[in-house]
Amino acid sequence: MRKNVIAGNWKMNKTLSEANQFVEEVAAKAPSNEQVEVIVCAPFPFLASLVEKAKGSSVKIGAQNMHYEDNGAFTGEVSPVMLNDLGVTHVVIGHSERREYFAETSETVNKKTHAAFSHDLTPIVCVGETLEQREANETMNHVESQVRKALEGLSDEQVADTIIAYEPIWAIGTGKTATSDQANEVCTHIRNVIKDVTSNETAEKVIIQYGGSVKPANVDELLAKSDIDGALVGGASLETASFLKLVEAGTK
Ligand SMILES: O=C[C@H](O)COP(=O)(O)O
Repeated sequence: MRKNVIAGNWKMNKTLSEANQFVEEVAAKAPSNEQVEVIVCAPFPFLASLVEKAKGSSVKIGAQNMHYEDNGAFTGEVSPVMLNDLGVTHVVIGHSERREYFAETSETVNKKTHAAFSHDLTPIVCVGETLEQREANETMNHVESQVRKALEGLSDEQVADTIIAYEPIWAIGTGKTATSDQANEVCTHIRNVIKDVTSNETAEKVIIQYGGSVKPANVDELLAKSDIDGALVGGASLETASFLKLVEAGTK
């Protein structure tokens, strides 16, 4: 049975002291349960401090983006070497906000996914369709092409260790959640694509999260679905109370 991975993505929110307080509390209260993995993806300036705060607990710290080069003249960027050196374990790659506002493409997502594995970071690769694409019945083709490109050139072992987050763009921060059936339908398609790229055995190991207005009120229904193995959470990850409820749901 696959575990549930509950990852908070704070986006551009919180101050350092708020961030520290949050992780201290979650580290103290999050259950040490093999069925759930807890990750907090925080802004770059907080990462070093949060890794310290999370030490000795089951909470892992992730970044929200990175460059694919190890170092060089890329003003303002952060490299996988730097993240790994800090003790960061996960990195969100290709979030729709990065694709929309910061020119992230499927090519750079693929380069970053390779770079993550080169530096012992687990990539959380985000895919998902716009409302226009859903209404034009293009969801499956669009998501399939994003998944295929993201995984290009990875070994089967690396694919098995990749986390995919299916996030329909129309459900992000809008309060509109995909129904659990809609979400699972796409997650099942993603797993079938991975089967085609690798093997049944590998695809069965891949964690596929759903993201988009996940909250305590809808998380149980989503996690109960056959191909949904956790959640990538924005808004509801900003308060410890709601985040801990999501984590608790992941233990079942
Ligand atoms: O990365 C998280 C997603 O963008 C979902 O955000 P949300 O839970 O605020 O809808």
